Amino acid sequence: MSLLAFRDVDAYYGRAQVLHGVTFDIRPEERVAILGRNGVGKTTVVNAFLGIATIRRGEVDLAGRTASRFQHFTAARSGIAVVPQGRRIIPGLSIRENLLLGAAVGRRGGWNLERVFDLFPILRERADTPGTALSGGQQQMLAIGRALMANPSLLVLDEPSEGLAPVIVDELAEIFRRLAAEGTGILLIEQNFGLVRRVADRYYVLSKGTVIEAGELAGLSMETLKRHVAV
Ligand SMILES: Nc1ncnc2c1ncn2[C@@H]1O[C@H](COP(=O)(O)OP(=O)(O)OP(=O)(O)O)[C@@H](O)[C@H]1O
Repeated sequence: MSLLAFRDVDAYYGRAQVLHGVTFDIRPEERVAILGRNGVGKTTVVNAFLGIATIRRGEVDLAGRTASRFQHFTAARSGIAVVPQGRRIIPGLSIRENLLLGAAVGRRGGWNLERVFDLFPILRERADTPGTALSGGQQQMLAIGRALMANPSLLVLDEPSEGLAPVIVDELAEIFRRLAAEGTGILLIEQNFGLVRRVADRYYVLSKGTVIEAGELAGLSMETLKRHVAV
């Protein structure tokens, strides 16, 4: 069974086609990266299973079930939690409230406020302050904590390193490795190879809305890296 699988998916915004026959799959406890430069369609992969982009051809499996219509909560109910690009911390809500929002759309399981606070102690210290008052790195931790509150089998991270200092990216890499070691599948969408290298085992390269290469990370060539990823 796949946690998430695309088979030959074409996805559109209105009449504009962005994904062209995209196929990939992620099995339980895998750590997979989707690599590619700006504008190649990485976020559209996420938008396709969140129901934001429209799928006109192909199929998507969520937790082993083929779905054709997506609502924003379909993925969360299937055990897939997304940490969106730009974090999307809800303004006007405290850190605690942002976290509870994650639980509202998810499944029951081992993650709760206390466990997220143990993972990110800064969130406990500042639980009642607005989420948007945090630094960029702390907001990323809040976005990850919020996703974990949904008790996912697969955590989808859309450019989590964007705009963060290298020392914070190092911290995130450790966190992702820890979560993966505890059995959470990871889909890391990135152009920062430093993070990918430390987290993923397998990769897909996306270019102009198409998967042009896939394989084990250990076999990724320098040429592919230079052309499609920032090193
Ligand atoms: N909501 C939308 N409506 C219309 N077009 C969109 C929308 N979102 C993205 N696009 C277009 O789809 C294409 C792919 O964008 P996407 O965000 O998937 O790329 P990306 O690889 O994630 O890039 P980035 O790293 O810059 O986020 C771009 O040409 C973009 O302008």
